[in-house]
Amino acid sequence: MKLGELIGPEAALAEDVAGISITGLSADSRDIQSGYLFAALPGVKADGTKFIGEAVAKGASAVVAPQGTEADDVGVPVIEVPEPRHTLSIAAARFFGAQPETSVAVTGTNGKTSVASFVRQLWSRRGLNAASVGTIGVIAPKSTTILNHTTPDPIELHRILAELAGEGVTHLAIEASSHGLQQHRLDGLKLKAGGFTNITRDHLDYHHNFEDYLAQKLRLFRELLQPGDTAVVDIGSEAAERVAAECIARGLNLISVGKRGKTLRLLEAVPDGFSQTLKVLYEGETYEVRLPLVGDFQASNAFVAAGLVMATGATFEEVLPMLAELEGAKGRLDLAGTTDDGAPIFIDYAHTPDALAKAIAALRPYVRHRLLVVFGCGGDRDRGKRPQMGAVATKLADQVYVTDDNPRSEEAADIRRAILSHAPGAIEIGDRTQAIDEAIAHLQAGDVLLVAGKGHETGQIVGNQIIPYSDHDAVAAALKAGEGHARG
Ligand SMILES: CC(=O)N[C@H]1[C@@H](OP(=O)(O)OP(=O)(O)OC[C@H]2O[C@@H](n3ccc(=O)[nH]c3=O)[C@H](O)[C@@H]2O)O[C@H](CO)[C@@H](O)[C@@H]1O[C@H](C)C(=O)N[C@@H](C)C(=O)N[C@H](CCC(=O)O)C(=O)O
Repeated sequence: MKLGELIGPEAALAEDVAGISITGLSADSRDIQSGYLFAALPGVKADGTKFIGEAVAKGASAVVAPQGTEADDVGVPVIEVPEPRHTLSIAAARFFGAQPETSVAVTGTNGKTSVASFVRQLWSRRGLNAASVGTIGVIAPKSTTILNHTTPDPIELHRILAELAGEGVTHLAIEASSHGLQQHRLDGLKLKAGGFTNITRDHLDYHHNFEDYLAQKLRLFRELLQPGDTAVVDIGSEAAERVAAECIARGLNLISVGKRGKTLRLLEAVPDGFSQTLKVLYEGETYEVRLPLVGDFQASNAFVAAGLVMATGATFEEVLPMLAELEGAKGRLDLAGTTDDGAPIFIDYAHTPDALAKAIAALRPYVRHRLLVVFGCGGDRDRGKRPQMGAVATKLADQVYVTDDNPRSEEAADIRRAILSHAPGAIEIGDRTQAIDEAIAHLQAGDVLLVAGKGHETGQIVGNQIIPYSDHDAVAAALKAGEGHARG
């Protein structure tokens, strides 16, 4: 493909430069091959402009770099652009060409994975060829692929989208993480609608403060969606109201959902076994549906998903009965097994104070005796949430086990200490498998156990290594040892 076709309309290129043939794209000098376009990105750890020489030596035919880059005469054009990550995303979209015709993105601190999964399920039930992309990977009718990121880097994303389109996928639901939005990973994706679940404390290690974090989430509605597209907003907080107001001001169609939603209002959610009956107000009429999932927040997620499916052509009457068929996403308040005494064990990805509080609250109605929680916090991530999660867990649960999550480069004991500083009465067991064993061994009839933090993950990151590990396997092994029954 010619350089002019990839970035020409945005960057003013001389004719000879526009005519350069590009055989591939990369933002990593180590991956450059002959004929590639190298995107020199200023990053968190390194400055990509420092690798321009190396990229050219490896065969790059052209370089995209931030304005003001002082590149020596490297022998290939260095094209300066205001935002190289944006340019790279647009170039990746053009290079790989095809993408599903109808795409929607969902952002928010919690619930993205469930909403993307629900949207895919609802579309599939409508007979559409649908896929989802996010934390639990790429889930498509013909394949499932694990990803490193929630929102993949643009080159990987567009390779995936072209493959999906080639497999006949017409509908795509993607998770838009705040990192992904801030780093312009989705700038080349053609979106029809965007969903907003909620926003609470997270990633304050990366985003400077809450306003910055919210502003990155808002990029979806401020920049990626265009007037006439639809925003589906769960009106659950003052921040969500601001999102909704901005969407209207920008000329987006608004579907507001949730307890304070105007389009789909959740009047009541009555727990019913491991399901709940939802009462919904829509255009002045009250409807009921039995959602086979636990927790108020799953009702909110289901409504955001319903709104996104309505934004892409379904009627409310079509979508409503389909909510009764939804399956939970892996590791999202997932019933992993029960002990011989009937005490259920749930696995959830909750790794923020708010998500932990919501997961515990969702399980409370099922507790006749005690609620036990096993959790830890990740290393190299927002440290401020550690004591908060300790406080939330000990306030809301009856017995807390503080264990390791993904310590990454940090000392695991230091992370546990920070949690324990605000977790009076919590039991410390660093080894996660052992913590789960202990908690399960102490379960009695009427108890409920929540294992929080890792959800679907299949590895524990310690230092630079990923050690094979899964909460599902740990629970299954502990139940087997105690002769309980693992499910699913
Ligand atoms: C903190 C962060 O988000 N970093 C992302 C960022 O990397 P970076 O630009 O900071 O990388 P860097 O190491 O500083 O290097 C700068 C540039 O120099 C290049 N380089 C570097 C070395 C070299 O020898 N040659 C070379 O060309 C690098 O390829 C890069 O382009 O841009 C990269 C390209 O887009 C991302 O892959 C990378 O994600 C890292 C791996 C990551 O872990 N990100 C996480 C935090 C993330 O994005 N998480 C969210 C979900 C969060 C959640 O909701 O839980 C996600 O969407 O997954």
